[in-house]
Amino acid sequence: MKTVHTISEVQSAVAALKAEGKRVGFVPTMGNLHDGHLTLVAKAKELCDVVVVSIYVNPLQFGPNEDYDSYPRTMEQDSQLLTEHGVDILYACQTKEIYPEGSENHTHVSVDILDGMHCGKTRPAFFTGIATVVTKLFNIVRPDVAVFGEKDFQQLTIIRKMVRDMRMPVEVVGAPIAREATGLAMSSRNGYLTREEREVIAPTLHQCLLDARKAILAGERDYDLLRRNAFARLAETGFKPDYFNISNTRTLLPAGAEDQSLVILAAGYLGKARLIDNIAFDL
Ligand SMILES: Nc1ncnc2c1ncn2[C@@H]1O[C@H](COP(=O)(O)OP(=O)(O)OP(=O)(O)O)[C@@H](O)[C@H]1O
Ligand SMILES: CC(C)(CO)[C@@H](O)C(=O)[O-]
Ligand code: BAL
Repeated sequence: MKTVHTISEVQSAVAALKAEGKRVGFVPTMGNLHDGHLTLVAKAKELCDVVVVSIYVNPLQFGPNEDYDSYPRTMEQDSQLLTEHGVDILYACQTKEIYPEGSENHTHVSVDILDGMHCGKTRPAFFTGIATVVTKLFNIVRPDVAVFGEKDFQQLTIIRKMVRDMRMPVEVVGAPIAREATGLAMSSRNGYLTREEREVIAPTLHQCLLDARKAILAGERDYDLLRRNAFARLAETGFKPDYFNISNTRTLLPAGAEDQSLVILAAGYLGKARLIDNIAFDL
């Protein structure tokens, strides 16, 4: 695996591969890699000839009281994992090149219509930070295909719309959520949890999604009742619930009885972590 740190290095490495007729897959990450990330790498390898992974803890998507400083940075371990999994290029981005005049002075990209709900309500600058850095990474790497996880369902929906609206020349592919044996969605932030939080309490988030889906498939249409029940159960288990929303899969707006394609999106605080999860299904 070739590791590069600068825009010009990654651009010339990708250009050389494209000149050989290779189809380039791209997996943007914030590092501290786990099996969830590796399923995205496997998907990119399946669809493309070569795979580029970026690692960058993007300051623009963190709020002032969030975990930007403490976010786990494990470059050496990540680099070894990516080598073992057959990645061709690791692009370790540098803030001085991504935001040369400071992140606040950079042009911002936002997908307003999908932004002010779910995670965007609690983290107001979050999706603008993501859309901005993903646009920039696409322009730098110029992949044929980019793979994102369905765990960040709202992020994936926003990126798909941005690419469609702006006619960005990249195919966006989603990869299913990788879970621990308990059902907990894998996440770098699971590392903030104590053993008891991780093994006993955290899986309740996924359990609440499964139970709400079961009730809906059995005919329940009082979505507000399901939301209140999940909030109560999460709070009782030790979470501070953030949201539990039953939405239309495409618009992410609250689902009505007529909606056939649903996604239940949930987030909650547990100990030092904020965890998210979702489940999408058709009626
Ligand atoms: N469990 C998972 N299953 C599938 N994809 C995942 C999973 N976890 C993360 N991803 C995807 O990996 C990509 C990079 O995500 P990121 O580096 O932020 O990891 P993360 O574990 O989600 O971190 P965090 O805990 O900060 O949310 C994103 O497209 C994200 O959706
Ligand atoms: C897409 C992304 C790499 C942009 O910083 C990040 O939001 C993530 O890791 O999901
Ligand atoms: N996986 C989404 C990135 C974040 O929470 O900042």
